[in-house]
Amino acid sequence: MMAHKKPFFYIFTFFMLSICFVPIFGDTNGQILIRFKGFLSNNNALNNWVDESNLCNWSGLLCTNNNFYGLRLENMGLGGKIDVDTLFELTNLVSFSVMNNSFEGPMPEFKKLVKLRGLFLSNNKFSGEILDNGFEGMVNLKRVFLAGNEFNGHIPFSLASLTRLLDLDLHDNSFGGNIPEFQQNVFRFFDLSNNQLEGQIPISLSNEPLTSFSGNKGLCGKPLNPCNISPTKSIVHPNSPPSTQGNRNKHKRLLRVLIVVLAIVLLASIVALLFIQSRRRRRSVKQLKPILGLQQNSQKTQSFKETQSIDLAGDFSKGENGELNFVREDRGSFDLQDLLRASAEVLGSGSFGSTYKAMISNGPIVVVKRFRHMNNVGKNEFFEHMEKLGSLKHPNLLPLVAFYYKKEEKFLVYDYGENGSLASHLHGRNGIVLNWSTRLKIIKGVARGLSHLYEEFPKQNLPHGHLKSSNVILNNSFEPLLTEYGLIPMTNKNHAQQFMASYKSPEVTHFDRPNGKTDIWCLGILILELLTGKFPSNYLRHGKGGESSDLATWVNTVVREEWTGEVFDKDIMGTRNGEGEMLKLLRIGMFCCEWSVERRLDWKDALAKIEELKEKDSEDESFSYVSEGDLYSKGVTDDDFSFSVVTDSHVDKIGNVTD
Ligand SMILES: Nc1ncnc2c1ncn2[C@@H]1O[C@H](COP(=O)(O)OP(=O)(O)OP(=O)(O)O)[C@@H](O)[C@H]1O
Repeated sequence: MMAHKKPFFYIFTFFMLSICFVPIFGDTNGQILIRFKGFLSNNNALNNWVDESNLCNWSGLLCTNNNFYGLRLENMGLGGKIDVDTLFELTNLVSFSVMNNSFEGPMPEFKKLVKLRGLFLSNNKFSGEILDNGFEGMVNLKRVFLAGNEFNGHIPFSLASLTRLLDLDLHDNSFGGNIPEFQQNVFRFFDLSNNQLEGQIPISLSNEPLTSFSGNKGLCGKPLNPCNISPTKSIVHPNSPPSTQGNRNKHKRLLRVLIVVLAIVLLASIVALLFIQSRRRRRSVKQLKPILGLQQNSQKTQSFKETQSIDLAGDFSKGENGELNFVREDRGSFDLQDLLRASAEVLGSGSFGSTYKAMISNGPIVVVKRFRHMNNVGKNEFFEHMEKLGSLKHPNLLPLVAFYYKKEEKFLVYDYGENGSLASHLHGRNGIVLNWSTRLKIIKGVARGLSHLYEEFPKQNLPHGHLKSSNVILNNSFEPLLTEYGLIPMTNKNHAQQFMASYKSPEVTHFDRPNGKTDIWCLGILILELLTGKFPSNYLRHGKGGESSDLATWVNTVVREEWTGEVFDKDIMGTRNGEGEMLKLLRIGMFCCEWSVERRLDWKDALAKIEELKEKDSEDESFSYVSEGDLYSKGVTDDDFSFSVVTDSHVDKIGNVTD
């Protein structure tokens, strides 16, 4: 009788012992981490990995509510071995980052860590091919950052097969071959630039920005140039199964169709070219009309040169065509004729019309901006308003120099800013990287300029009305100068509703109720744009409506998740000792983008908070990239400055959740 009860007794005893003495059978997180550290070289930055009772204070550990969930071992000079088997024992590990260190060799076998949601290996010296199954089974992965390494071979299929992938950064590697079809094709961040990829970009990725693919000599197809289909060059992925006879026939048929299409396109292009040329010959006389809308004098006019240079000369000054009115006393060095004779080039074309840079001989360089959609105001009102704008003097407002009035359209003459617009630096890849200190200087200047407008137009709801990065001009020392301010009262409402930045705020988009804090919404979007480097999609001119909440929503989503550090533009991400201040600015930006107008900062508070920012964190403020919890608790000492992100109810109301 006793004998057959024995096995039950042993199993029971074993079970009880296992419960009571867990540490005998499994190490604690602290012990596992210390073992993990033992594999790392140059690990002095982890010297405080000692007292286990204080685990969440260890360098590089990410915790929420005192529970460990991730490692952020960035910028620590680490090398050696990343022992994945040890990491595997950390059952709560969902985020792993060793960005900006000195790890080398092949990518470790992270696929064992199936719970990982974020894997960040950028800016090390990892090299070699990643096996096709390198990410197999990692069904939770949302963010993969492998940029700035020496990976080669093709992009692994298991990576392309991840269904939850949101951010993928592979730029600055040597990945080759074709881009595989990605399962997930709506990315929040996607960058394959500067690799050796070739062939056609899959159609599912054609909406990604052009810059995501630049620096890959062999790539073609939307958004890059169309592919030249050559019969000898396959655009099929090299790892696709070998073609069957049926496939080959299909390709032949496709090729034939393509050749016919190409021939038609070629023929159409030749006809179009001939047509354009014949029009150009006629247009050489008309060119001035689109610029200044005046009667042309065929003898004096010239056509666009290839460089888009243009001669402004014409009979502009004829009485019936109006005259140039100077609004600043300190600008008497040129007259209308000088301006008309100046050689000019097109800077761009905005929602109102084109903008030209005019180089007056023996005079200044000025910018002439054409304004249509201002024909609902009377002449006197327009003149008075221009006088007022011309009288504004502030180091962060681009001076209005003169204006030209015609009923149908107006031209405003501004000073020229040597460094173009903030937008061109943030999104144009012109080679100049704006570091944190420059960005801070810019946002401080923007806030000061905007505040001056609030002071000068105390009764107006929208003293700027069109604050966005292309209307922040940078002078030779990158001091920002606001332009296109104070134009709302002159602008036809319908046009303003469609195109002007302030009309993209939630209160105007949904309730048509601009208020004294609406320009602050635009300031908030500008701050988020400056910090994230992301282009707010409402800037695109795709017709009526369109909110500017996309960027604010995205930032909120990222903050709501654990990886606040990812929010920052990669060009300022490596900033040392400034992260705390960057985070403070992020908070200010989010606070300016409060949907609830009551909770949104007003201009005085926004200015005061921005003025307090410093380039470097103060010494007593230790900081590492933070979780949402940290965002609430760190970096800001003023308790009154309580912070709230866009709430779910706000988001639901608009139905605009991005994640
Ligand atoms: N004063 C200036 N100095 C130097 N560059 C300028 C100046 N004003 C405008 N630009 C450049 O000209 C480009 C075109 O300006 P424009 O105002 O026509 O377009 P926009 O700002 O994109 O649109 P919008 O008409 O909605 O303001 C800008 O992106 C900017 O780079």
